[in-house]
Amino acid sequence: MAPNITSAKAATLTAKAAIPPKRAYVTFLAGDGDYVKGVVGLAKGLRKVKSKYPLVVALLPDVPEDHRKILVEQGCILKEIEPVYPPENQTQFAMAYYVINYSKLRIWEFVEYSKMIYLDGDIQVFENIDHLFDMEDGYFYAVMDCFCEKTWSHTPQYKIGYCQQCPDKVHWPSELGPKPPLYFNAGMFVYEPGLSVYEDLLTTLKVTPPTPFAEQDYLNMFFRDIYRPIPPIYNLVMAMLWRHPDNIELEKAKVVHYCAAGSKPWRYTGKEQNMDREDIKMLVAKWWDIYTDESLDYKNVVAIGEAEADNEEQANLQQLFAGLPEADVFHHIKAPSAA
Ligand SMILES: O=c1ccn([C@@H]2O[C@H](COP(=O)(O)OP(=O)(O)O)[C@@H](O)[C@H]2O)c(=O)[nH]1
Ligand SMILES: OC[C@H]1O[C@H](O[C@@H]2[C@@H](O)[C@H](O)[C@@H](O)[C@H](O)[C@@H]2O)[C@H](O)[C@@H](O)[C@H]1O
Ligand SMILES: [Mn+2]
Repeated sequence: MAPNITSAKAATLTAKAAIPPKRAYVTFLAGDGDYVKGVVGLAKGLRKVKSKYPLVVALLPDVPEDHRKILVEQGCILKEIEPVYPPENQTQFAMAYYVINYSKLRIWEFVEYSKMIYLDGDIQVFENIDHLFDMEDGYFYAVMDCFCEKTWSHTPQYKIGYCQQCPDKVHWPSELGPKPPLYFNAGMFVYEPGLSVYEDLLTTLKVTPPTPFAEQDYLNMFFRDIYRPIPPIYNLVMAMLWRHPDNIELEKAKVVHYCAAGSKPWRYTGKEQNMDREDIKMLVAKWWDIYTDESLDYKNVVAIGEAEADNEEQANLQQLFAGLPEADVFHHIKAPSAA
């Protein structure tokens, strides 16, 4: 016996079925500093790899009007968010500014999207990764981080030289308790927005003491049971180049994360440790190639798209009329006979 679905509900179900689930990339921008250059570079990089999905920018109120205008002109979808602060605590964050990164948690409220890929503003996408949206729902996908940089010197794993990237090099001593669970870098992840998980994130944060890697630590704790590692080609954490070169193939990296100290391309000097490496210079130059490529500006891509559409329409019209008799074709079209 078919269920007794009212016509209104049937219409709704049909309507819902007809609307494909919305997907988008999302990044986070705070302050009036130079990270806006990172976001512009990201928007242009996604255009260069012909991603099918838009870039949403979650903005804190302190992002100035002129930066917002630049982002709109680059085709970004701006979404205002309010800051999220962790509970008061004496913790020392690995970087003092990490405290603002808890505001990233607001992106779980973007429920007009069924699935999103979060990318830090200091990330560039050099090859299309749209296929990641098709991974199985219900999991949190991200690339495993590395514990070998000095920024990790506060942790037991750093102190004993243990890193999940090479777990057999230094074994985790049983006297330190269970081995730490796999830990991801929160500069790139695939997730599904949802109001219940969003409320849970904010509620749980209120009773979770902050730790040095701020929201990255928190997200690792919160999503521990559904975290699925994806290959480092989807988020090349820069330190991997000198810490675990055997674990990566630079030429295959689709996404590069300029997170090592001194590697932000828009303020690169080459003076910090490791920043004089040839591979770093190449990656920074690749970022600038995109950032300075005016053909990737939204206004130019739209203009080219419109011109191509006009050309196509002209070609179609010419093809349509090509089959008709020569000259004055408009005056000799015979009206259909009455018979
Ligand atoms: O002043 C800032 C600092 C950070 N961010 C955003 O927060 C992200 C995380 O910070 P960052 O990438 O510097 O952390 P890292 O990956 O280097 O540890 C950045 O990529 C930006 O998207 C920002 O918009 N303004
Ligand atoms: O707020 C904490 C941040 O923690 C992470 O950055 C770290 C991490 O990658 C370490 O492994 C590196 O050693 C370090 O340089 C780098 O800053 C995320 O990239 C960033 O988005 C954000 O979550
Ligand atoms: Mn980053």
